[in-house]
Amino acid sequence: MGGVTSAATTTRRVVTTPLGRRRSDLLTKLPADGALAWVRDGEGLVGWGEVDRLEVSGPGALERAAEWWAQRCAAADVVDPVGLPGSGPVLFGSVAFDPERGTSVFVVPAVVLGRRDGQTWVTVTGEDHPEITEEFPAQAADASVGRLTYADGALDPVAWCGRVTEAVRRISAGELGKVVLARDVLVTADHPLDPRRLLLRLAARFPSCWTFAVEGLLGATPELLLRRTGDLVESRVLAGTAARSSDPAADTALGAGLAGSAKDHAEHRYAIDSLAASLRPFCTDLVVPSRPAVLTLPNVRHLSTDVRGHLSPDAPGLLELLSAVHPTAAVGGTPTEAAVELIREIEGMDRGRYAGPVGWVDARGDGEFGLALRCAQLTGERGGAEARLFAGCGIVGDSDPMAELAETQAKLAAVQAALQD
Ligand SMILES: C=C(O[C@H]1C=CC=C(C(=O)O)[C@@H]1O)C(=O)O
Repeated sequence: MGGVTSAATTTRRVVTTPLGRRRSDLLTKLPADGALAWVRDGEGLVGWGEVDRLEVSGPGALERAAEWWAQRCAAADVVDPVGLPGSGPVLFGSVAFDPERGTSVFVVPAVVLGRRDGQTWVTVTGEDHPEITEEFPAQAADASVGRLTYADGALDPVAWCGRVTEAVRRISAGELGKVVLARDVLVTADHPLDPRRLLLRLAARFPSCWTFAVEGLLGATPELLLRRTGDLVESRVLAGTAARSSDPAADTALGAGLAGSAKDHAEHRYAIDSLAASLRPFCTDLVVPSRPAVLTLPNVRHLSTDVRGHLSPDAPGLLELLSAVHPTAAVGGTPTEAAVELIREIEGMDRGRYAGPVGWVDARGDGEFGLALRCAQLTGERGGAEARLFAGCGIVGDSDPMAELAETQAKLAAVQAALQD
């Protein structure tokens, strides 16, 4: 059994107040410390302050988190005239990729600012209610990080390519069909990295992605693992990637190449099949389009499939559903157990919460969790000036190590551009 750290359950007042149709940027309201965020195209949730925290690891981590959250919700004295997904009590979470190795973190913020369908609200938990009839002032984000210095993470690029070769060998030997291998790089800045600056830049450049922050893990992910709204469940599965080019003709050719690539479609199929197989038992219907679309982002394109279904009346809550579907073959591989074992054996690093579910759940059980991709983990080292960046790629039987390395570089570029002055 892994450790659980949390405060005792006490009855808390949770008051949501409508703020009308304000359009100011939610991310600008965050303080630098303890920033929590899940924002897409100007809507979503930001939170700060910490009323409760759960740290949990080992088998059954998400089930224990669900039980813990249910106890907190049952003990809450809630006033919520807004009644939308994300109003009332909210829990932010960032789940370890591998619960056998990592610790998942859940935080109940003291203040949550939310916006959905143009309506804005604030939810305050606890007794210290700030003046909530006023607009929250925008917080200043630090201007400059100065020079950035990059260093290899666990493996240098040559060693990482060697691991890809080893994975291809194992796949060719019939041990598994696909595995996702990731690498990390370390970045040190001259000045402390202000999370708000990174979040604002990511959100501006990637409006169609979900910009997230939980416990120093910050990013903009294009991949939605599960969204639950009542009995509706949705997922955006991504796998299969091509770089972009600044030359329009070359860029169009790269996009067409992805759409026609048998290797990328095979990678994508594994991811779709794993999500559908693990989600279907909980659904009365699940619609999986037969062909992926191409999702175009500023730095890469992906094969992308939007899956949609309805949950059975006896389906478990969102956190338990996450436990059932994670890791899909977008971040693990196929078969799941063999892939996770191979990742433990050859990847050479601890993923921490990279590639794990990240997002929020409310007291009704509605919520959204993406996969923590295209992200930086602020390490707290060197006075807050250091971070670890991550990127991974699906490896199949005909993967080329150098092409996979280039793919990690294209993915890393998202956060690297946002870090730069
Ligand atoms: C594992 C990552 O991406 C996943 C999501 C989209 C495309 C992927 C791919 O083409 O390999 C990966 O499965 C990452 O960005 O670190």
